[in-house]
Amino acid sequence: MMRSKLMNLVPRAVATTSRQMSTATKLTTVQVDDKTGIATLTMNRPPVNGLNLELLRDIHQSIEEIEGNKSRGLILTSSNPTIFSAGLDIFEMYKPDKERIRAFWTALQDVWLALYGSSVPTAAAINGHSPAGGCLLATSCEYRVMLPKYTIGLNETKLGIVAPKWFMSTFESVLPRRLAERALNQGRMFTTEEALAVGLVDEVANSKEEAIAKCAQFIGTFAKVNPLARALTKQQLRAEELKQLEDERVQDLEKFIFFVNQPAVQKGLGIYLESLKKKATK
Ligand SMILES: CCCC/C=C\CC(=O)SCCNC(=O)CCNC(=O)[C@H](O)C(C)(C)COP(=O)(O)OP(=O)(O)OC[C@H]1O[C@@H](n2cnc3c(N)ncnc32)[C@H](O)[C@@H]1OP(=O)(O)O
Repeated sequence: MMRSKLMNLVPRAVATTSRQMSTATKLTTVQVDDKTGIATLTMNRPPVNGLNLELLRDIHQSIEEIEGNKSRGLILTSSNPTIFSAGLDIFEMYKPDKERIRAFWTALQDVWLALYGSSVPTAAAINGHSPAGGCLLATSCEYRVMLPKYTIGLNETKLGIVAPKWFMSTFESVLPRRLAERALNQGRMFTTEEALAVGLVDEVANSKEEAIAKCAQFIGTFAKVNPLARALTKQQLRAEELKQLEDERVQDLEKFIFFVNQPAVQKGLGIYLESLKKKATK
């Protein structure tokens, strides 16, 4: 999959303005800085950037667009001032529609394969809370800059659900194995400060603009590196995890469908949704 993307790695000419590649009618926007050639992909699904089928499809399309336009890098961020992404939209999994839930999980697989396997350098400007699926997106990138006083982590066990292997491998590609295992079992959410201390994020910034600038600086460190050599190196390092999901996509989908339809899982999701609603009315 990544091999075809490598064909796009021919350096592009740089100008001095920024242009909008996607329209605002979608749940994502892509803005390319023509000075740096770096694309910023912004998630925009109020209220919390819950990853539903439509948002996942738009994220996937935007990543493909960025790959195709020979951008020099991809920065993932959110238009919400306090939330990067609340993770998977629980309504997609609670009392699910039979057809839609298959499309939903397939779209999530597509996003992960495209982002984790992206041929361009990737960074996340985490400008708010980033639980579960939000953490998956951030850890799929090569670099993370987070704003203070938010939280990030894979909290699935707290919801009574189990993160699939590829969520765990992504987490483990950033954190030491022992720490990743403990955090996954605990469903631990890290504060920005804790995340920085353990290396779950690389830097802290005081504003979204600063976070984006730091991400751009990271991407800039590859300016003098041959893009094809960099992309092939990244591809080799990530090949095992990517191949595993590519080879087992159907089984992964069936496993998810079976799991999510278990009465105990549905009950747990219902209770969790109630607790979120109660929190909102307090
Ligand atoms: C086998 C399955 C494997 C699946 C793997 C991954 C699973 C996931 O990604 S599951 C999703 C896990 N996400 C969470 O646990 C986050 C839950 N949300 C929160 O903690 C907070 O909402 C958050 C910190 C993100 C934001 O807090 P606030 O700013 O205080 O907002 P509210 O809590 O008031 O939320 C506003 C509104 O949004 C609804 N909401 C929040 N998160 C979700 C979600 N993930 N899915 C669907 N809906 C969500 C929340 O209920 C509120 O709704 P209203 O009350 O109707 O306004």
